[in-house]
Amino acid sequence: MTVDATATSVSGVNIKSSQNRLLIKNGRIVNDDGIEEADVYIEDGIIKQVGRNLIIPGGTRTIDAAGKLVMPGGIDPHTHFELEMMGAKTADDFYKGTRAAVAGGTTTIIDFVLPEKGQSLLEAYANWREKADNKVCCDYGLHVGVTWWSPAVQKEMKQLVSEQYGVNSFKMFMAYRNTWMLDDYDLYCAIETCAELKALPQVHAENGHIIARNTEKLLAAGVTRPEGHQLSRDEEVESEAVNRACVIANQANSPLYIVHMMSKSAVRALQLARNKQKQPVYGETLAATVGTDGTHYRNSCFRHAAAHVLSPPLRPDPSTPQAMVEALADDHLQLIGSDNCTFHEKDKEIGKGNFSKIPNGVNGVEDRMTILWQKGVNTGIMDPCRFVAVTSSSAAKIFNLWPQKGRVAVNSDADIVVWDPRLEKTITAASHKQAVDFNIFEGQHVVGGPQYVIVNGRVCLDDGELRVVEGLGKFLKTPINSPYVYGEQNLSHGDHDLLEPLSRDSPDRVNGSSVPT
Ligand SMILES: C[C@@H](CNC(N)=O)C(=O)O
Ligand SMILES: [Zn+2]
Ligand SMILES: [Zn+2]
Ligand SMILES: [Zn+2]
Repeated sequence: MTVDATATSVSGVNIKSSQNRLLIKNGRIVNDDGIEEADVYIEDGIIKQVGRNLIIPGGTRTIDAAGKLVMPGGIDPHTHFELEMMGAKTADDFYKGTRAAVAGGTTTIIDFVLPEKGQSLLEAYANWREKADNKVCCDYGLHVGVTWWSPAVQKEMKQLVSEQYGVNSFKMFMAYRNTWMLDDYDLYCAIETCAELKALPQVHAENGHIIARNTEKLLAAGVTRPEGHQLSRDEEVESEAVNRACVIANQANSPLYIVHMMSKSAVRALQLARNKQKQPVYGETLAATVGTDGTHYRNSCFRHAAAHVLSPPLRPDPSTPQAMVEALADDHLQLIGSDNCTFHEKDKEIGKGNFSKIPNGVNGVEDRMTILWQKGVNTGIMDPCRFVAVTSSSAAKIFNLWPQKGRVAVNSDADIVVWDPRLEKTITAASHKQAVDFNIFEGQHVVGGPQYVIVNGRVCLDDGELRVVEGLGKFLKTPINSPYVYGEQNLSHGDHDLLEPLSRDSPDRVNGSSVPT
């Protein structure tokens, strides 16, 4: 078990006992539905009191959060640690990846079990649990990929949504034609099965057949460098699939979650669908999409260009990053993940001479929150409450972890970020906590970041000092039938009014805060 040098002790018990009472004073609590000036008292990993003039037992550590924001720990619904794909293994494992997540203010991640075609989903699930359980520094959940279809797959999906396994979402690929892609018939069956199980279907929305033919033509024409990746799958190849997935979900009377939406065209297709579908459709974008763009594919340095290769690709349209931030602010997109799927230079070089062989994926798990704060809040495009929604609360609601996760409130887990809006840094690979040897946000100066990060009541980022403990995180079972997806009931929440479920017709947000101060 690896422990940061400055941790107080190696034995879990000592660490927990020395950390189990904590008071966060003088801060401004920011939840997705409001801001309040109040103190937070934590004991044994749970928020026990929120308010002023709290009665606190002796021996309680106090963090002074004056001038800072006290937010729910970030939830990253899209990571790939220790994934093997395209002949390589990701650089960030479950220890380094979750350590970097905590360093950036994220205290829950949801990773993807991706079975090979023909492989048992249960077997793949067991492999992922084996990889993650003893390494994670924060709590984690799992989505499961449906990368092939048969009655046996359907049967295993039914097992995976049981309390024993705790899975409530499945990802289907409309691209990766030779490895994970399903045709429309099988995709329809898989989405139908998700709806029957009250689980959430997710799709990777690109047209894999168009990509395959474009790739053949580009390579035949001698286009082999990373820009070929972007040329093989431009925006309409994504938005066509967004539309098709929404139609299939509508035919199946199913909700839908579209992962890593990368373009304005895709957002337009999603908006059309959200306005007419019988069931909710959710759109996710990425730190990469708001923090950089597709102009890097033409960089003369192969390492630089290849580092930006992910699917769907970053777009060359320079207005995309801000448009995606505005879409998040206006609830035309619902949340932001990282899709952290990092490969060292030696692995990206598998694609030297043939762009279609470059392992797909970028970094983002560490910088997701600071990048969005910089691009969204510092610019005035979104207010802090919406920032909390898209980086934490909405994922908690959609994946049915709310209000255990995604909220600073009594009885919620003590996963909390003390956010310093004046904390400045320049992002570099040399200084980031991730294992990977490149950072697509290299050189970006950001203002605003985590000063303290508390994971289940333990101070894991302590005034900038990283003090995570490998294996301290636990597996989170995500129950089916989320009230915010299947809408069977509104969860009342203590002293708050009935919370509106995340709904596809939530009024477009007018820029600026509609939050009671
Ligand atoms: C497998 C994974 C790879 N990352 C990426 N988006 O290129 C994904 O498609 O989400
Ligand atoms: Zn994908
Ligand atoms: Zn370079
Ligand atoms: Zn992914």
